[in-house]
Amino acid sequence: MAPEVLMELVGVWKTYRMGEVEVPALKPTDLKVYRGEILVILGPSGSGKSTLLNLMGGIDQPSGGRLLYEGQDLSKVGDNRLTAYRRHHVGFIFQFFDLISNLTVTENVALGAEIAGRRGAFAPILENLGLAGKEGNFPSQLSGGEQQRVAIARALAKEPDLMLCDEPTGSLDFRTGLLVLQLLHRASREMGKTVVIITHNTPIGKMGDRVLYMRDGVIDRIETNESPLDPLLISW
Ligand SMILES: Nc1ncnc2c1ncn2[C@@H]1O[C@H](COP(=O)(O)OP(=O)(O)OP(=O)(O)O)[C@@H](O)[C@H]1O
Repeated sequence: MAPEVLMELVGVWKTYRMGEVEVPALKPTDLKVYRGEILVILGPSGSGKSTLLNLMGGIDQPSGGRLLYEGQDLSKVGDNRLTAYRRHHVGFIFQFFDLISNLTVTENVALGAEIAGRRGAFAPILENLGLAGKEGNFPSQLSGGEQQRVAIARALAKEPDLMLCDEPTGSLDFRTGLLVLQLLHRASREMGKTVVIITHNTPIGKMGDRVLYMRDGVIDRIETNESPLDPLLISW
């Protein structure tokens, strides 16, 4: 069966203006992202990885080109529709997380789910992330790694179709990073979620169905993994 296209970029480009200077962060780019796949994005610092991810997530608007999500052109919709897209379809996992300081762990995660209109139980998610027993803590009563895991739980509790992860293991120790990758792996394999991961850790590419290499604002190449690995079999 042919893979289903979830998102398609057609000639999408992004230039940032810094005073007089224009920075071509992403040159015209074509890309198809398939439903349920794990797509790992690698490339040197400044090559346009985050720009690409932010455009996919509707955090930023392209300077030109068409960005189709389930066939709908996001580059043409207004702010309200873009906010609705982010709210209902996208889960973001960033290295820097913004938990709400006067809400507990459970409340922060519940907020993520409620905003997206989800009512699923998230106790298993917290347990999976090693946060059982911390449900009533406020962010200031957690370590950095624990706060990162709460942010991940919040993204997972939304049950988004598309999970966009920028250095999801960046600030975590190896064991916790592995837990996160296992959850993302399961989200793809068991729940059919589409997972896009930016990383500087090349070995993480082995868990991807495809690995996309960025260079100077262009996609240098895309490699398909015939046998993507379970994160348990990867070390970095
Ligand atoms: N908001 C912005 N304003 C101006 N320039 C920007 C902005 N965001 C990114 N850039 C520039 O666009 C280029 C691509 O940046 P981007 O963050 O996409 O790279 P990256 O591959 O994700 O890098 P890193 O691995 O360091 O996170 C860089 O030259 C960067 O300086």
